[in-house]
This record gives sequence, structure tokens and C-alpha cells, in this order.
Amino acid sequence: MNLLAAATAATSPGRLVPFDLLYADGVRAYLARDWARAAELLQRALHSYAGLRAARRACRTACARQEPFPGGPGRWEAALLGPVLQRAGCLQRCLGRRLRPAPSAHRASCAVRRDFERREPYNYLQVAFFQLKKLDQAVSAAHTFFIANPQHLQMREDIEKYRRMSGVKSDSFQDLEAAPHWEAYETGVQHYDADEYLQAVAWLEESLSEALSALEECRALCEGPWEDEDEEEKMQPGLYEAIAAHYIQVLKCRQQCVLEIATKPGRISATEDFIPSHLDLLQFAYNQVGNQTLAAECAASYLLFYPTDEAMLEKMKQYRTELGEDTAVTARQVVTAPGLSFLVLPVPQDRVTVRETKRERCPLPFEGIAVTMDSQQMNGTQRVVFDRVLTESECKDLLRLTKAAGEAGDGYRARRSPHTPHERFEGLTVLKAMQVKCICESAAFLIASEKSRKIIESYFTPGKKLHFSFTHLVCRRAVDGEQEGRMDLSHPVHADNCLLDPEGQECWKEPPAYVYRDYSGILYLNDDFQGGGLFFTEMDTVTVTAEVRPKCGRLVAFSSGKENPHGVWAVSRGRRCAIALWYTHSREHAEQVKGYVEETNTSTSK
Ligand SMILES: O=C(O)CCC(=O)C(=O)O
Ligand SMILES: [Fe+2]
Repeated sequence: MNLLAAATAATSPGRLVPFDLLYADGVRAYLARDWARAAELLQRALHSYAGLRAARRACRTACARQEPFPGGPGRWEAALLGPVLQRAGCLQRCLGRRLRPAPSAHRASCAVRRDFERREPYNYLQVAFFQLKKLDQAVSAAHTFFIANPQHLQMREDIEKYRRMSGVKSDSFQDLEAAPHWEAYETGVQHYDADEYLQAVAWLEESLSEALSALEECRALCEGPWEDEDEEEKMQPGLYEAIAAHYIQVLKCRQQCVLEIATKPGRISATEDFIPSHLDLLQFAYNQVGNQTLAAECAASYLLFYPTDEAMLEKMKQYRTELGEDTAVTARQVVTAPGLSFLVLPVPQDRVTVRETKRERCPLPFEGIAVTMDSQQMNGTQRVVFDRVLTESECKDLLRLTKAAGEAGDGYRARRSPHTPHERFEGLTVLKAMQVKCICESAAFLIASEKSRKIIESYFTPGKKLHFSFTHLVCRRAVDGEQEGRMDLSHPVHADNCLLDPEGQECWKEPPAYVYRDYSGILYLNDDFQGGGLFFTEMDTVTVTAEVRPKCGRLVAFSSGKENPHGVWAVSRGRRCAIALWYTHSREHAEQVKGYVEETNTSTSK
């Protein structure tokens, strides 16, 4: 489109000239030192970009509100994909109605999008305004750029020059793209530092509520579809993995939202305790203005994040005495609302860099996950324990799934354990989980499995694809009254891909062993039972070399061969649930989705 066409398009109502075209023309004018035209076009490009984002935001929010249609019984792929496809259709129609020209015309190249994300147009703008002797506008453009690029030395110098220049007002140093919650926060903190607690309270509350609505909006955008999904994700071979990849992308995107909102403009990493720091300031300020009830409420909310913080516990005690013991103090709902408390941020990537035998490895593909024990600490080879692979609420979802499955009675019965008469054994495959018809929990199963697969692949075999071989959600329950004097194990010592022969110190890699299994993983869901620890032994099956105590979110992973004989101590009280995962490098032995779907259809048509 030439400049004239672009200009005409811009004048007709409802039309949005694609921002990349305006940007290209703007940069061309800039290079031709046509400052007036450059300034005009670049400003229009920014305006157009903002308009496009607003349209997307509105459509995504509108489409996210739609109820997903339920998948028919057994059609688990439809059940999980249905909402995704439906949302994609809704989004396309909505944007089609809102955008002229059609949405496809607004798909800028990756490089241009990156420029806008980094506020690059403001860099050009400041020069153009400076040349035009529009100093205040030059300063605010420079400042806006610098906020997002604090490492930019040239701009740092320019800003210094502007500061020294007479005729530049200090309130020209404005961030034209400032997030409302950070503005409110800054103002709140200024009042706080000046002991103006009434104003501080108002601004900090404003900041909190702005941040939460920004978060909600951002999360609505996460439902996809995305314009540029990872190349790697596109290459997923199976439907099973494709669906899991979609849900994982949603999760990653949601995490990204948290980071974006809690990262102060110009800072590299997020403020780790974004919400708690608000609560801390607010509880002090409320106390100062004489509102002990609200102060106590903030203190109680703060303690949800840091339950052992001594100073806050002390203050809480004080508030309780002041308010009287029978006044109930409850934490704020907004803070405890599901999904919002995660504003306490995951551990930054660089802190979870995995090390084993002094070799640096890539960061794990998910944030917040920690390596608790490596091979060396477990006295063996190719063994590892990760923590925080699942959150408490994800474990609860999965435990609910085992309950729902039990109630559905669909081939999911507790039977005597194949390993011991003193325990019952319940097993659930992904396929059965999908038939249970609780999409949320089934998705949790899929996500947990795929997440573990990625973690194990990136830890043990980076660059070499690991396929699911078999996935099984297993609960082992102690049979009451049959535990006295029990000497056996919940799971006798074995290796996962060969037949262990302790006398001959051999492990036979032949059927009926699952010889194609290369890596094993067990993702634990709970710890409210007695016994049930996993242990590793030497080839003699009796010399224990390491033990792992199950708990929610803990993933133990190891190579499936003779180097890792293992067993499970008796579960002597309660019920122990875990997802057992086996992986293979062999494409041939990958868990076949197609087979599963066919099996589902025949079993439901009966
Ligand atoms: O549940 C566990 O901790 C281990 C289970 C196991 O080794 C297996 O199923 O092969
Ligand atoms: Fe095993």
C-alpha cells in the first residue's frame, strides 16, 4: 500500500491501517530526514498497533466467556479440542467484524512485532521530535523508550542531556505506555514514604485492583489460538501430544502474564512478591490511619503467602488483642481466589539451571521446578528427583479424578494388588480418564504427563525425542486389618525394562519385560499415608542405595535398565497415588492415540 492509500484508508471510520505499513513508511520518511512526516506516521503506527491490540483483547475476552460445548461420551479428543476450536472460530468471526481490512492484513512480521514490543518506534520518534524542536514530546518519547530499554547507552546519554537542558519540564519525563497499576503503585509508595497514609492506601488499593484486572485480561488472551506457536510444538506427532501442547502453551502464557504484570517496566526480572509487598505496605498504612480491621485483614492475607513470617505473626497477635479475640479476621477473598494466589512468582529460570556431574545443562522447560537430588546424591546413575512439578491444586485435581473414575465404575475398580494381598490397587489410563467426562481433571492428567515428559527429555536426553510408552495413574491402598506383622513390599524390587536375576547379577532384556522402555518417571500426588517410600537397590535387590519419600508434585525419574533396580515399601495405612510414566526413544513403541480413540469408540458403542 502506498502512503496515499494508507492515508485514505485511515480516514474512513472503523478502518485500521496495518501498523507495519505505517511503520515502514515512517522509517522511510525518517531515513529521508522528513521529520514531520516521520513523526506523523510513527505516531499513527503506534495508534494503530494499540487499536489492534484493543480489538484482540475485546474479542478474546468475549470469546473466552463462551461456554465450551461438551464432548460426546468417549470422544475425548473432541471434548478437549472442542473448546479450543470453538474459541478459534469465535475469535476469527469477532475480529472479522471489528477489523477493516480483514484480520490477515494485520499480521505483521515477527521482526516488526518485536520492534513494537521493545518500543522501538519511540526511539525514532524522539529524534524526529527533537529535530522538529518539539522538546517535550521528544523527552516523553525518549523516556518511554528508555523505560523498556534501560541498558541502551545512547538513550541514557540523551536522557542525561535532556535533563540538563533548560526549557525541559520535569513532568515531560512521562512513560506513554505505562501500565496503570505501576503508576498507581509508584504514587502509593511516594505517599507512603511521605507518611501520607490515607493517600497511600487509596493508591495501593488502586494498584492492586488494576493489577488483578490486567491479570484477568492477560489470562483471557492466553486461551489462544496463537499466531506463532513454537516450531517445536507444531512438530508434535500425535493428537495426544498436540492437545497436551496446547494446554501447556496456555499454562506458559499464564505464567508469562504474571511475569509481565509483576515486572516493573525496565527491570529484567519480576518483583517476586508483588502482592505480598502491597499487603505489607497496606497493613501498616491502614494501622496508621486507625483502621485496624483492614490492617488485620491485610496481615492475614500476607500470612497466606508467608505463613511463618515472624514480624507479621507478631503484628497479627497485636491486632487480635486490639480487636478482641472474638472478632473474626479473614484474609481477603481477592487474594485467595483460585488462580490468583500464583502472583507469588515461580523461581526465576536462572535459579533452576540443572547441574549433574559438573556438566551444565539447559534450564528446565518449566519455571519453578527444582532438582532436589541428582544421581550422585542418590548413589547411582541416571537418577533424579524434581520437586514442584505440580501445585497443590493440580494434585487435588488429579486425586479428584481418581475419585470420579471410581464412581463412574468404568473398568476402574480397586482390585487386589498384583504385587501383594495386603493392598488394593487402582489403575487409570489416560483413555479411561477421558471417558470419565470431567474435562478439567482429564486435562490435568494430560498436562501432568506431558510436562513430566518434557522435563525428563530435557534433563536426560536433550535433543532426542522421548515418546510416551505407557502412562498409568495408580493408587495403592492398605487393606485395613491386614497390616499386622506384614513383611512384604508394595512393589517388589525390579527393573523396568529387563528381568532381574539377582543371583546371576544379570538383567535379561527380553520379553515379557518391556524392553523398549528407556526412561521411567513417577509423579507423586500425595503424602497422607504410611509407608510407601520408593527405594533403589544394587543388582542384588537387597542393598538399598537411595530412598525417595513421595509427596505432591515430586517427580522421580531414572533410566529403565539394570542400573536402576527399585521397589516400593509396604503401604501400611491410607492410599498412595502417583502417575507412573514410561518413555521410549522408539517411535514404533510410542503410545498410539489412534488406537486409543478406536478402542474408545467400540467400547462406548456397546
Ligand atoms: O510407584 C512407585 O513409586 C514405583 C512404581 C514402579 O516402580 C512401577 O510401577 O514399575
Ligand atoms: Fe518400576
